[in-house]
Parts: sequence; structure tokens; C-alpha cells
Amino acid sequence: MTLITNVTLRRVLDSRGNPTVEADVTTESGGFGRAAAPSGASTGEHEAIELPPSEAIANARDLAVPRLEGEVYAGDQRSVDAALHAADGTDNFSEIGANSAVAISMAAAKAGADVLGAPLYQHLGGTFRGDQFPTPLGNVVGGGEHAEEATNIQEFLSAPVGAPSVTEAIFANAEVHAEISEILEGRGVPVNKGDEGAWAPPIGDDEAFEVVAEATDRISDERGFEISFGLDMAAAEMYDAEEGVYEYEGEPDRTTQEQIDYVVEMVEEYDMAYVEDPLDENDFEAFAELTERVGDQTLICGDDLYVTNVERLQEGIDLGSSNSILIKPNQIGTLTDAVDAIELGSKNGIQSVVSHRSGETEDTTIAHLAVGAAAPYIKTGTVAGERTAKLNELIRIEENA
Ligand SMILES: C=C(OP(=O)(O)O)C(=O)O
Ligand SMILES: [Mg+2]
Repeated sequence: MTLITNVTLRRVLDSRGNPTVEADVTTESGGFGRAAAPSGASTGEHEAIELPPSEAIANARDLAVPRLEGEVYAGDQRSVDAALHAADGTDNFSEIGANSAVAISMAAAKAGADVLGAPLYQHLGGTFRGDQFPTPLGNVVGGGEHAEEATNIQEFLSAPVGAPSVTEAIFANAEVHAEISEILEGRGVPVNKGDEGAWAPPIGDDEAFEVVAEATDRISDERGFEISFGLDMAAAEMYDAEEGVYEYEGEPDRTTQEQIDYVVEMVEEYDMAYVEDPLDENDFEAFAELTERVGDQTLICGDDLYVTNVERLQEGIDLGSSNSILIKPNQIGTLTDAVDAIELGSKNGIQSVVSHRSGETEDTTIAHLAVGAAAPYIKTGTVAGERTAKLNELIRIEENA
């Protein structure tokens, strides 16, 4: 019934106006799934390879589609994803492109769910899943690779850790976002937006800490539940490997030790709930030192460090590098690989944060993945249509749970 009979690939627009890969999967009994690949700007050097969409589509048509149509059942996600790996034949999807792979993988999952008449989160997670909702981490101020002339730190994230429901948390993040524009206006700071819809003001990191803390405190008081905040430092983008320093525009460079001390100081001063990629993507040891120092107070999350790869995650587990992992299906290329990383993490006390990319589409798969895999966090922006697509889907899922 769920035998895949057709896979169609096309180019569509992403939120930056760049082309990306969209896949349609149809099954023998008429099941249908459609999904599109997102795209990063601050990509990790160990990520699976995103090919130019036209090339990814042409190669996937030649190599992957014949191994799927009439061969594999959409309801059997592991077989779909194994066929994608076999068609590609490399360990980083450099033949068919991780963008084609992830679009097909997600579209097949949706087609499988469609045949069952079940919501995607239930198809992915099974019948006993669907009652645990992730806390949404909402990007409210940012710079780095996501906006020019803004903060060094890539993302300041509202973290409504005390919210009674995911719906309340989503609205609280939007209120924090709105509050920040008022605060910035009051300070005479012009308000532009970055790639993910976060404010991208021309201010230094120190001022951004103050502004975000003020906004989260105010909305927390109004709402009556705890709203903390966190960061994605995307530190690999700041790291100069030759000099061994982290470069901050308008401030002195920091050595690795100074970077660790700085993060410890900020975690303590602002009681931060979350710090992603505070150190270079190859420095498992420095991550471990930081986790040793503040891992009992905050989540230290590896994004570029792990690239959703179970082998890199295992190295981090062995060394104690972090207590959290970012999960981006397109970093690794399939839903199976993403779920395996979540499960390896949860067996080892590592909290998963299912994440969007800075270039996104209206696709809502990650909202279902977070619920289906019972991930404790999701990072998918605060405002902007391609972000609210996922957030509104979470609201709907919660309503139906
Ligand atoms: C979402 C992120 O940005 P990008 O998609 O540009 O890697 C991130 O670094 O977590
Ligand atoms: Mg990141």
C-alpha cells in the first residue's frame, strides 16, 4: 500500500529567495507527501554536502529515484533512507546532495503518514508519542552570518522554560520579540531584521545582553512564568584557527581560555538557560571544559560541533563535551540519521534541540519530528512566515493531542 510509485523533484524558492529542492512522493494507494530542503548560512564544516539545487535534482533523478520507485515502501522510513544512502554511495551525500536526500526523506515520511491517515508526528514516533512538547527557543536578536552590521553573536534566543504549554511559550516569544523593538526604539537604535526575522540592530553584544534580559524579564513578569534566554554563538565563524583566537568586531580577540571564561561569566550573570556553539566546531576538549564548569546550570549545545552525526556525538559523549545537541535533518541528510542522533543523545542524557536553518521554506516537518521524537526543545524562530509555519503547526498538534 505504501509502495512508492513516483518521486518528483523541482526547484522552489527559500526564504532568502534562493532556489532549493522540493520533493513530491506518491504511493501506490495514492498517498502523497511533499517536503523541501532548508539551507544554512553558518554551516558546519562537517555537514553533509548541499549541492546546487539543479545538480542535486539531476543526480537524484539519475541515482536515487530508480532505487525508490516501485522498490521501497514509504511507510518504511529506514528502508527509504537506506536506499538514499545506497544511491549516493558516499558518507556525506556529495553525489545526490543532502538537499535532495532530505527533501525525499521527509516527503516519503509524509506520504507514509498520509496512507496511514495519521499525523506525521505519530507516524514518526508511534502511537505512544505525541504528548510531550518541546520548549521553543525563539531567535529575537541576531547578527553574525545572518545579518550585516549587527551583533557578533549570531543569535540571542528567548527561552520560555516555565511556560505551561507550547502555545503559551510561542506567544511569549513573539511578545519578547515585539518588546525588543520597543526597547530599541526607546534607545534610538534603528531596527532591521536578519535572515530569521530576529532584530539585527547595530549594537554591540554587551548592549544586546541588556536589551534581551530587559525584554525577557518584562514579559516573564507580565505572563507569570519564567522566561530565560540563551545564545547561539556560532563560534566557529569567529574562530581564527591559525592564530587560535576568537575574533570579535570592535573588541579584542579572545583566546580559547578567555572565550570559556567569558561564556561562564555570561551564563552566571544572566542565568542563561542555553548556549549553543560557544567554541570552535573541532574543539571537543574546550567544550568539555566549559560543560564541566557550567553544565549543571545551563545547556551547552553542539550544532557545528556534531552536525547531527552520531559518530561525532559519540565522541562528544565520550569526552563530556556537552549536555545538548542541535538536530538539523539537512546536516546529515535523512530523518533516520536525525532520529538516531536524538536517540543516542537521550540514552546518554543529552538533550535534543530540533532546529530550522536560516534559509527555510513553509515545510513543517521539524515540528512533527520534535514531537514524534519527544525532543525537549525546538529552535525555529519567532516571527516570519517560514518560522510561524512550524510554530503554528506545533499549536495545532498541541490542540489535537
Ligand atoms: C540555524 C542556524 O543557522 P544556519 O542555518 O545558518 O546554520 C544555526 O547556526 O543554528
Ligand atoms: Mg547554530
